[in-house]
Amino acid sequence: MKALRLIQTLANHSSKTPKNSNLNPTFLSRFFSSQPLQETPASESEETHITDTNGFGFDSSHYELPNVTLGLGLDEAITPVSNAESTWDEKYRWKVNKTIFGEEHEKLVKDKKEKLVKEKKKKKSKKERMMEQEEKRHRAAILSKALLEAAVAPTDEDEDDVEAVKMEDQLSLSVGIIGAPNAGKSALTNFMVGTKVAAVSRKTNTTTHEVLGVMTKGKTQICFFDTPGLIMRTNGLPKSDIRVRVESALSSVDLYDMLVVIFDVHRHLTRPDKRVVGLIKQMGSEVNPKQKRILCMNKVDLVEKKKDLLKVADQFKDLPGYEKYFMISGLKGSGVKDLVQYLMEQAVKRPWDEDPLIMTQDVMKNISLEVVREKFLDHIHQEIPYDVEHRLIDWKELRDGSIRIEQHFITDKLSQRKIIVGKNGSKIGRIGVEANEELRSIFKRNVHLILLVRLK
Ligand SMILES: Nc1nc2c(ncn2[C@@H]2O[C@H](COP(=O)(O)OP(=O)(O)OP(=O)(O)O)[C@@H](O)[C@H]2O)c(=O)[nH]1
Repeated sequence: MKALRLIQTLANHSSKTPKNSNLNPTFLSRFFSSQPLQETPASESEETHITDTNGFGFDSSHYELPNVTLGLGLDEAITPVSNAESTWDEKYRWKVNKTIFGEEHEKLVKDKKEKLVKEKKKKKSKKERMMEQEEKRHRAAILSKALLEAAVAPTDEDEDDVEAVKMEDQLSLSVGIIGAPNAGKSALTNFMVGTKVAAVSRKTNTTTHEVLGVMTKGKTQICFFDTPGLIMRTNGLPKSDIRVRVESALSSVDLYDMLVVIFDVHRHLTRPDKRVVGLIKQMGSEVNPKQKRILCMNKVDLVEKKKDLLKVADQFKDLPGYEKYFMISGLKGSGVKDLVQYLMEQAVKRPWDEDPLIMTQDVMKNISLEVVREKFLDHIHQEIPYDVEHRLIDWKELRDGSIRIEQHFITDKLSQRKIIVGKNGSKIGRIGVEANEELRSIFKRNVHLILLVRLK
C-alpha cells in the first residue's frame, strides 16, 4: 500500500513537474510502464538496466531505488520490493480474500493466525531456553570464580591455618548428601564450599560416589559426596532389581560419618514427591551407630507462608533416626551457617583426605574455561555468546611443566563465526592473548592456549 500511495503521489507530481525539474520523466515512465518501452538513447544511464532485448519488459529490481531521493518534498526514499514479497499489507489481503472466498477463507485466516501465535510462542521458548542456559553458565561461573579465589589466592588466615595444622591435629568429616534429582544437593554444596574450597575432584576411592566439594577451615576438613543410586526411575525395572540396587547403594553410604537427606520443601507442599517418603522409608529407622543422619528441608525461600513450613516440620518431626532438622535455602544461604556449624562440630580426629592447597586438574580445567569465557564476553557483544557452544577439547600437562589447553567455540552460523574470528583473526586473537596471560599468572606456569572457532 505504501508503495502504491507513493507511486500515486509521484504520478500526480509528474504531471505538475516543471520543465526544469531534476526529476527525470523517463525514470517515471519506466517505473510505471507495463507497455513496451521506447528506445532510449544509449547515453542515458538507465539504458543499461533494460533487460529485455526486444525492448519489452522491465526489471525494477535493477534500479537502485533505495538510494534515490526524489527531491519532491517527500521524506522517504523508495524502498524496493523484492519479487517474492507482497506489496500488500496482509490484513488488507485477508479482508479482500474473505469477501471474495467467504467462510473457507476465514478458516485459512484463523489457521494462519494460530500459526503466527505458535511461532511467537516458539520464539519465546527459545529465548527462555537461552536464558536458562545462561543462568546455568552464570552459576557455573560463580562457582569457578569462588574456586579460583580460594584455590589461587588463599588468604593469610588459610595459609596460617594449613601450616599450623599438624596431621595428628586434623579433624575430618565425610558427608553423603542424599536427595531426589533437583532437591538442591549441588547448590547447597556449592554454597558451603564455594568460598572455602581447596580442591574438588570428581572421584576419590569409590567409583559410584563423586566428591561434590571439599571445605577446609581451621583444623577441620569436610568432604561432601554425592550418593547416586538411592533414588532412581523404577519404571520398567523388576522389583528385585530395584531392591538389590538400593541395598547396594545403602550399604555404600554406610561409609560416611554423616548423611544429609535433603528434599525440596516447596515441591513437597505443592506436588509431594513420593520418592522422598519412599527414600526415608527405605533408609529405615535403624541407624548405623557410627553414623548420624540429619534432614534438610531445602528451598524455604520459595515458600511464601512460613506457617506452611511448620506444617512440614511437624510432619517429619517424629522420624526415627534423625539427629536434627534444618530449614535451609542452599541457593540463598539462609540457615546454611547453622548447618555448617553443626557439621564442623561433628568432625572426628582423622587426617584429611584432600590436600587443601593443591588445585586439582578439574578445578584448573574449570578455571581455564571460565577465564576464556570472560574474555569472550568482553569482546563479543549482543546475543552471540548465548548461541555459541564453548568446549574444552584437550588438556595436556607437558614434561616441561607447561599446559596445552585447546578450546573450541562452535556455532552453526557462518556470520557468527566471522564476527568471532574478526578481521584477519584479530578478535579471537585478542581473546586468546588476554586469556593466555591471565591463565599463566593463575597457574604460575607456561600456558599454550589454542582457541578454534568452527562450524557445527
Ligand atoms: N529457589 C531456590 N532454588 C534452589 C535452591 N536450591 C537449589 N535450587 C534450584 O533447584 C535446581 C536444582 O538444584 P541442584 O543443586 O542442581 O539440584 P541437585 O539435587 O544437585 O540436582 P541433580 O544434579 O539433578 O541431582 C536449580 O535450578 C537450583 O538453582 C534453593 O534453596 N532455593
